[in-house]
Amino acid sequence: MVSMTTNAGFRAQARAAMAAPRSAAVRRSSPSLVGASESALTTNRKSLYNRNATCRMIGHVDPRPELRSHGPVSCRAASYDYDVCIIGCGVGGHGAALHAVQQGLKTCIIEGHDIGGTCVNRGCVPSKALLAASGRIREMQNEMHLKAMGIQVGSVSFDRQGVADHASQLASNIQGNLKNSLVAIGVDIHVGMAKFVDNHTIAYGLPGRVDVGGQVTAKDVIIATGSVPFVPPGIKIDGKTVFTSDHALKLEWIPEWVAIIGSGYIGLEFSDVYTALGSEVTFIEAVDKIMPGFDNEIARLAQRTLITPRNIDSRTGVLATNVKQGVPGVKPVEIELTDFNTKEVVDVMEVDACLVATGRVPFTQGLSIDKIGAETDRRGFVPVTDKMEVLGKDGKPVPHVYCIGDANGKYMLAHAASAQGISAIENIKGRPHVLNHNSVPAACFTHPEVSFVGLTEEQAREKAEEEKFEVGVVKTSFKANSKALAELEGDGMAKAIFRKDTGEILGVWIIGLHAADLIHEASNAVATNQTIQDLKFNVHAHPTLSEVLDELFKHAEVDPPKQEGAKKSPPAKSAAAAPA
Ligand SMILES: Cc1cc2nc3c(=O)[nH]c(=O)nc-3n(C[C@H](O)[C@H](O)[C@H](O)COP(=O)(O)OP(=O)(O)OC[C@H]3O[C@@H](n4cnc5c(N)ncnc54)[C@H](O)[C@@H]3O)c2cc1C
Ligand SMILES: NC(=O)c1ccc[n+]([C@@H]2O[C@H](COP(=O)([O-])OP(=O)(O)OC[C@H]3O[C@@H](n4cnc5c(N)ncnc54)[C@H](O)[C@@H]3O)[C@@H](O)[C@H]2O)c1
Repeated sequence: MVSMTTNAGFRAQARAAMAAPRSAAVRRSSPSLVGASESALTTNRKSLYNRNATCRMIGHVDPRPELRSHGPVSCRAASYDYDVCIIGCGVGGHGAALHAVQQGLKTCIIEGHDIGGTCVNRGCVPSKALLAASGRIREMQNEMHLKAMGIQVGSVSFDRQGVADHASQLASNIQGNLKNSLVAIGVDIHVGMAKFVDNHTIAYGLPGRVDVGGQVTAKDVIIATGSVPFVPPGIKIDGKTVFTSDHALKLEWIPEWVAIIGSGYIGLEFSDVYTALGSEVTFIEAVDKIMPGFDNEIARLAQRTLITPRNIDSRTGVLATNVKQGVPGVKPVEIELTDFNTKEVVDVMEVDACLVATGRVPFTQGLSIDKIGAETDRRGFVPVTDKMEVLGKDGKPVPHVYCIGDANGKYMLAHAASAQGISAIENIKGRPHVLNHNSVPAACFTHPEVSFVGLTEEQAREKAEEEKFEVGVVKTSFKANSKALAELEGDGMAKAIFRKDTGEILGVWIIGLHAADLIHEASNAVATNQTIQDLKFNVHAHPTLSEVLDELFKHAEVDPPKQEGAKKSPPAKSAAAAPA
């Protein structure tokens, strides 16, 4: 049955405030490339014209025989322009480049759009700026909270454009810093979309720009081409009434009622921003609960602090199957909802705007990885080994080609991308290295924040069932923490999940003030193979929020060692980000 949910809050005034839409397609073909190094471009045009049929050296011969002895696919000559060529200059490519130079490798980056990639320009950085500003507004509007500390404020107002400018200026500053940090250490930045000619040869250029482009050779190549928003079929983005995070970050208007499709990281963070700025939010989530990736208990608490008290409702177990854009001031956005299980259309909602936050897909098309004997999976991710080596169609690593960051889909986070970049360089240097993804922390920067490392309690119990061990769970509350109470921020908890027999930390979850900063004690412990017993002896300054974790670890009870005299049981499985 199809019913119609009418949007009472649909206002012509709000729509009229919208700025002109900007097409997502423009971004990919924009010739205005920040970070383009003219000298680098010149060098590479030369390299293109001077290159002969084998592999011509351009200003660099590696003196090490081991680096000259390979190259069966492309280069019979014994030298390359670079030791390492990195395709894509997001945080992954940047992290890899810094480590490569530190390891003495002559390095270049080829970037097709903008230095800094998603994180700096359309992701972490501008979103955190919006969250910082809107969080401050929320706090200053919370009269009860302030009054409890003896503070009174007059009416609080904000300037939408000012908030938007804070985000765009921050992105631009950090982009500049990133570019300077590469230039300062001698990384050549070439401009253009890159594609493989063979394992050691990369061609690059921009559509419609004969003056831009060239070809470089490198002993090793790292793919770091990142991702773009995933838009489900049936949804048409106009960048104005129906948009992705790429557009939402510009904060061109503040819709009165916004439907957010997807209650993952992007959905949650934008619900925090929009509700602080006065919007009403409706989540549309395919799974039968919102925040499906969270530990159940943390999700329940998040519901109590981040959802229930706010102007947010949700439709779960439904897919947004068709979204029709609105016409500003004339007609609302229409969203067709289909039951996830029965596949029947159950409702059509009308809202002012719709943010599509349904995940991201790798940006790997156009790379011609077939030229190196590899292919992407059906979603477009580049398959890799634990050492970030690209896997060929034959199931074996393709010599000298690595893939890091969102493009390989292992863990789509900025710091994971850059850690994978460092790991790839270690492997290139001949020091086998495997990054332990279980030690990579994650955080959702809502107010309050949610952070975690490792497994949910549910996942840990499943693992325990399979591997026959007992799970221990300890919890502490922010309500018992002096610093949190001084801030009147007692809503929050930390939870550790561990093996009772060994003390191995399986997962730690925190919801509460500065949870994103607090998680690192736990994630670093996992990375360095410390058990929960080891952490009990760490000392924390008083009064600090870090004592929430101190309390947590001190509460954990691990089985006594089975053998007389044994000091502690080692973790069941090596968890370190350590040599393979
Ligand atoms: C709204 C939002 C908020 C986010 N917030 C956070 C957060 O708070 N914390 C966090 O950890 N993560 C966050 N993320 C995720 C994070 O941005 C990504 O995980 C991260 O940017 C991935 O880095 P990357 O280097 O793999 O790819 P990208 O940053 O996507 O960079 C890839 C680069 O490669 C270039 N490129 C692509 N193809 C080619 C080619 N053929 N030739 C040359 N260049 C090419 C692209 O132009 C791009 O610049 C957020 C994402 C979004 C969308
Ligand atoms: N703080 C952070 O670290 C941060 C912030 C933002 C984004 N990110 C990264 O960006 C990536 C993308 O984030 P995201 O929130 O878009 O993805 P996500 O995968 O976290 O969440 C997407 C949600 O959309 C739902 N969904 C998918 N299709 C749907 C449909 N047709 N109808 C209804 N629901 C649907 C899914 O069930 C899921 O819950 C993530 O991988 C994340 O790692 C990280």
